[in-house]
Amino acid sequence: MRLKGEIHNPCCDEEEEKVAEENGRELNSIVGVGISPPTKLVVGYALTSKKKKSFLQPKLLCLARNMGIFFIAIDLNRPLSDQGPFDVVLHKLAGKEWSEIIEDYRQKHPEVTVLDPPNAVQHLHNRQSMLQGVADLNLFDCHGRVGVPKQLIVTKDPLSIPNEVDKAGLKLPLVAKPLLVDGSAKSHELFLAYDQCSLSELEPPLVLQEFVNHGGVLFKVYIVGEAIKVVRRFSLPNISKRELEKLAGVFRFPRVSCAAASADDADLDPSIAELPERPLLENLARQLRQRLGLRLFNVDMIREHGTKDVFYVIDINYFPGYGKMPDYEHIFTDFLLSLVQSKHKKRPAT
Ligand SMILES: Nc1ncnc2c1ncn2[C@@H]1O[C@H](COP(=O)(O)OP(=O)(O)OP(=O)(O)O)[C@@H](O)[C@H]1O
Ligand SMILES: O=P(O)(O)O[C@H]1[C@H](OP(=O)(O)O)[C@@H](OP(=O)(O)O)[C@@H](O)[C@@H](O)[C@@H]1OP(=O)(O)O
Ligand SMILES: [Mg+2]
Ligand SMILES: [Mg+2]
Repeated sequence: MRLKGEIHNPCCDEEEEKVAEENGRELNSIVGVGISPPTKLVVGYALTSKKKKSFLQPKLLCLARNMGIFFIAIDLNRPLSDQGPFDVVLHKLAGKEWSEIIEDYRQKHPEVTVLDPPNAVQHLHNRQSMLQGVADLNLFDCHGRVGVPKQLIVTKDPLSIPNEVDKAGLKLPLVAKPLLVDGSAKSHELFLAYDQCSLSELEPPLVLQEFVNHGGVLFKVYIVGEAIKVVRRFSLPNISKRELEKLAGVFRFPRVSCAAASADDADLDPSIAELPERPLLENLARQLRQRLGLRLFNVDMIREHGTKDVFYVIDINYFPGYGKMPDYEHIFTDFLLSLVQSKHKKRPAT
């Protein structure tokens, strides 16, 4: 699936922006000289500069280009419909204005695959709707149980939190997470609360979630269309009863599991490190894909310490840090190509 003769192997150590721009120029010149369109795939992207840097790495751009996939930056200062034509639009930008633009484009251009539909993405911007329904998934396949930690949503009056927590029967310690996830650093500012009184120091709107001991290892399950990749990351250590009795207050904690350092090669207790069984992950991914209407996301899963197969989903992220996923460039290019193939299959034969 190569662009006939016109594209030579790019220099892979080029700055990714330059490669992307060059891709654009080269594509225009091919179209310009009227060569019959080979199998090519044009992917318009609207990403933050942070995401561009982590995702559009030269190794992805090189591989993609060799396969006839071109990444073209969407110009946010020009109407989207005047740009392209695109086969696929890849986006992750914050704000209502962008959501409206992309939804309008999606409706006017049903021939373009928009990854992913903004209303589906929106669902993950609230930590309550994000996990809604996860506990109801049909995972009765005896490879494990998947639930959500017991949680409470607090939208106002911090002084009432201790009482609300008591009424809801939530057990300490609790993880306090901002209810809304908008990509800002603030929405990733998490706290551990060790005693009930201190809970009134927190700032709603919040989700208060029971802390589940999981041996300090978390499973990040990356989903790219039909593909699934699971990695281990370091996470918060267990909190013992004794520790809980000794400690009081609310403490902010760092984004430990987001660090690029993988726990895959660490010397870990096998009962903690053992990955969830493949059929369980496949079942979970398939059902979440359908339920959420998303193709690009990851799921943070923990195993309850001392159990073999009791898992909790604690977080779901749209278009996560794929740059940290091993082999992401092959997985992603295969996924993009599969989109064209399935489109061709759907077209009636002429
Ligand atoms: N209920 C819980 N029990 C135990 N640890 C938890 C729980 N919830 C969160 N954590 C720990 O806190 C980390 C951050 O929580 P979470 O993933 O919900 O936040 P986030 O800001 O959405 O993170 P991300 O950077 O993955 O988007 C987790 O990776 C895990 O280490
Ligand atoms: O920064 P990274 O590339 O690592 O990606 C992180 C991503 O940030 P970005 O989309 O701004 O890049 C985060 O998105 P927002 O919630 O902040 O929107 C969230 O999805 C994290 O879970 C990702 O880390 P991962 O969990 O995959 O390790
Ligand atoms: Mg997370
Ligand atoms: Mg998250």
